[in-house]
Amino acid sequence: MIVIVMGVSGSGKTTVGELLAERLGCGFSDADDFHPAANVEKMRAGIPLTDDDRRPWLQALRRAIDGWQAAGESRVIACSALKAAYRDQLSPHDDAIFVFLKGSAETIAARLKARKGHYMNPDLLASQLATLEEPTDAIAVDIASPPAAIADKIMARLDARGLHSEKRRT
Ligand SMILES: Nc1ncnc2c1ncn2[C@@H]1O[C@H](COP(=O)(O)OP(=O)(O)OP(=O)(O)O)[C@@H](O)[C@H]1O
Ligand SMILES: O=C(O)[C@H](O)[C@@H](O)[C@H](O)[C@H](O)CO
Repeated sequence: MIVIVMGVSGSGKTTVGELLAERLGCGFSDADDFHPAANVEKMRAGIPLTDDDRRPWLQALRRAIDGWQAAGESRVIACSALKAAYRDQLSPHDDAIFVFLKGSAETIAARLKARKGHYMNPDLLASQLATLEEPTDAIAVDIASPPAAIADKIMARLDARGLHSEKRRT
């Protein structure tokens, strides 16, 4: 099972994704680590990425997904996946489950402002929100609650879809 935790920068993808992977008993990967250096420098400088910037990044991620699937491994991935076309690139055969972390601009801006040691320039939030095309078929969860409560909610929604982890089955 491939689960992609998506949403704008600061919505909590890494925080919630790591907890979710723990609960599912599988590995976790952060799409942030797949960006070419030029993309990271752009974001650090507060310049929004373009479709062309994101293409090789999404391709690299998809290759990684192919690898996990070939190895029969489940994985939780944190990836903004802001546009429907990006989600199609990541999951061309609808073989990934998307979890959408949804919250107000105010909540996210405050969290980004408080976050330390990350390359992402908080000024990019407006462009992230403008680029976001909200998914209609994802597991959408509100980010107002603490991370553990959000992870619990996602687990319940996965269960409701009949998707149980190996860990919980044994
Ligand atoms: N549910 C939550 N409640 C309170 N704080 C949170 C919650 N989720 C995340 N945070 C905090 O908000 C900040 C942003 O979270 P995180 O880095 O996980 O977001 P992200 O979506 O992965 O961001 P990016 O896409 O920029 O990497 C972090 O400092 C994190 O500790
Ligand atoms: O599509 C994008 O604009 C990027 O992926 C960003 O969202 C960052 O990677 C990340 O969210 C910031 O750390």
